[in-house]
Amino acid sequence: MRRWLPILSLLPHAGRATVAASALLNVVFGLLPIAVIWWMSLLLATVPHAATEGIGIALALTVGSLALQQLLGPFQTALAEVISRRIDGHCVQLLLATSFRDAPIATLEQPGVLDRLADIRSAFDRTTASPGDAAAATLALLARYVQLAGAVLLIAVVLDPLTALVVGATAIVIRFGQRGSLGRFGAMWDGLTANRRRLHYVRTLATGTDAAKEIRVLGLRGWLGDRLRAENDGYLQPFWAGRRRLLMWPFVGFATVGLLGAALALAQLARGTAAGELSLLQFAVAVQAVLIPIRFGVYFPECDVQTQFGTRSYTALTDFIALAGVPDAPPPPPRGAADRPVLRPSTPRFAARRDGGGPVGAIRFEGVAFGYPGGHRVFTSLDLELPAGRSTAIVGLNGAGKTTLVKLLARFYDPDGGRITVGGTDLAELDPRQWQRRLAVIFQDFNRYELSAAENIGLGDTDEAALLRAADRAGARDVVDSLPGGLTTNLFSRYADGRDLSGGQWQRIALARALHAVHSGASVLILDEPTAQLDVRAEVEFYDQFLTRTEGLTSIVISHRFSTVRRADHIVVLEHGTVVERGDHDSLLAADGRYAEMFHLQASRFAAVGEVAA
Ligand SMILES: Nc1ncnc2c1ncn2[C@@H]1O[C@H](COP(=O)(O)OP(=O)(O)OP(=O)(O)O)[C@@H](O)[C@H]1O
Repeated sequence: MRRWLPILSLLPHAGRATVAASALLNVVFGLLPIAVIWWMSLLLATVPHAATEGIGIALALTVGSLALQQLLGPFQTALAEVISRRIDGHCVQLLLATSFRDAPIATLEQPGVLDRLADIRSAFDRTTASPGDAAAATLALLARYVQLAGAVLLIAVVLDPLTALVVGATAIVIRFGQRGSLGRFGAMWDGLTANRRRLHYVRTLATGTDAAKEIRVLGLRGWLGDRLRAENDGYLQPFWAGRRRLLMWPFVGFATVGLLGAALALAQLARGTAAGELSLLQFAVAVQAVLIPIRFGVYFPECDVQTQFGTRSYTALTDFIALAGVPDAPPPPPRGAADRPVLRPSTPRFAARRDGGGPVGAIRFEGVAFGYPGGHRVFTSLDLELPAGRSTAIVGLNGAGKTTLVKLLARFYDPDGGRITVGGTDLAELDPRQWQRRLAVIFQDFNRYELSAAENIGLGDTDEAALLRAADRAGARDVVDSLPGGLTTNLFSRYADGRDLSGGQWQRIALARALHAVHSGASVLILDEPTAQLDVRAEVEFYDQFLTRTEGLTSIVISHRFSTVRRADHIVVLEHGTVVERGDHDSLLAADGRYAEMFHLQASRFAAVGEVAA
């Protein structure tokens, strides 16, 4: 019941008239088999008396009831589909509302939350039952219960009330017993979510295109095949064992109870017939009616899986909403999926910045402490100043905490201790969304949207001149110009007329996105490894222009390339979460510390390569 009530509360989202029509149809569907039993029995009862007139009517009503059943079947299915689709649409909106309300990144990284999310996604991908399926199937259950009530009533009328009671009670006991088994099976299935998620991942790896190149070149087929078998066994063996334990043996037990109930009713029927207490009509009705409650204990293909797993999908959704810390708010209005021209006049992602921009003051990390949930401490007491209107480069070995620093600055996470201030204001006091709108960030693992070049740069902004200007500044203009449809070209060749870009070309597009954000009003530009995939000439060109074009802007560049770093106004060396050196390139070289050591190491490698080439 704990799972059913929320599902029932979803029904109004399918439209009251539709739900009422479906409920009515299901009641009719429950009554029709009872009518067939009655007319069919009447038909049989009239045969010995050769009452032709009676036969005609009974025959017509039997055939009519059967025909009505056939006729209404598609309507019942269609209404169930409409209900399911509407309710799922509502649930998708709830999911989107949760995601769009900025569930904390730390929450979205928790395995439990990811498991719940995987379950909801598989419901919406139709690999398991969805909340909408559960709601529609609940209405379909009406037909079954109406049919049971009708059959019990018939038995009570033609046989005797006690037998009807026994048969009805047997049916309910079996039914609830079976549902209980199915519930325990569902709980076991829930417990296998993590196994399922891993299996799904390995299966996608083996059959998808993302890892196809590495699998071929590195000869990973054998390893991947073994891994897939292991994951399959890890999921399917407990699944099958659970199914046998929770479904098969209880079914045998309940079937025995059902047979006993049926045997009792049939014995009563035989006794009544032998004693001459029953007419042919009564006999025919009773024989058929007894079968309905007996069959009631059996699995219902149109309801059981749908209700069992659909209710669980909805619980996964509500759990996700609760875990993501977002209230169950009214969803945003649905939007048509069809209206997606390549340069659509939608809300530009950066539009709000045009008014809301302006410089920010110096950014200060004051005794900042931070560790990822379940991980080690990245910062214990970080003190750092990023001067306003200047460029700061951050260097350090892998894992020093450079990206984490940016994540804290972008308020994806909050520090466990200390504070970050912007122009003297504690970042914690600012609305994260408002603050994030002041930032233009390109992460190391920036997104490659399977969309047009324009959308990859402007994310909804259709101002073509501004997009081309951003492409120009990022050195991406030649990339855009080489595309067959210019800005409107889809940047994935897996779409018709799409084109694939090289890693460096993608990086330039991502840079154009950041510079477009700056043009649209962002005040802090953060580039995490912005030139890692650029060739040497593109890197030189980018930096030649970068400093003049971002003059007066607070910019932060994280890079392992010293050719990139050396041009910054201010360089910070981070080691094990602390600033070990700071200054400009020349002063840091003169200090002959960590920076100088790393710089010379890289320079000597280039020199060595140069000697080899020479
Ligand atoms: N989401 C996360 N959950 C747990 N630990 C993390 C997470 N992201 C990073 N870490 C850990 O935090 C530490 C700092 O990582 P960070 O990505 O900030 O380093 P970095 O200096 O940017 O390294 P790189 O130069 O390799 O990009 C590392 O030890 C890393 O393993």
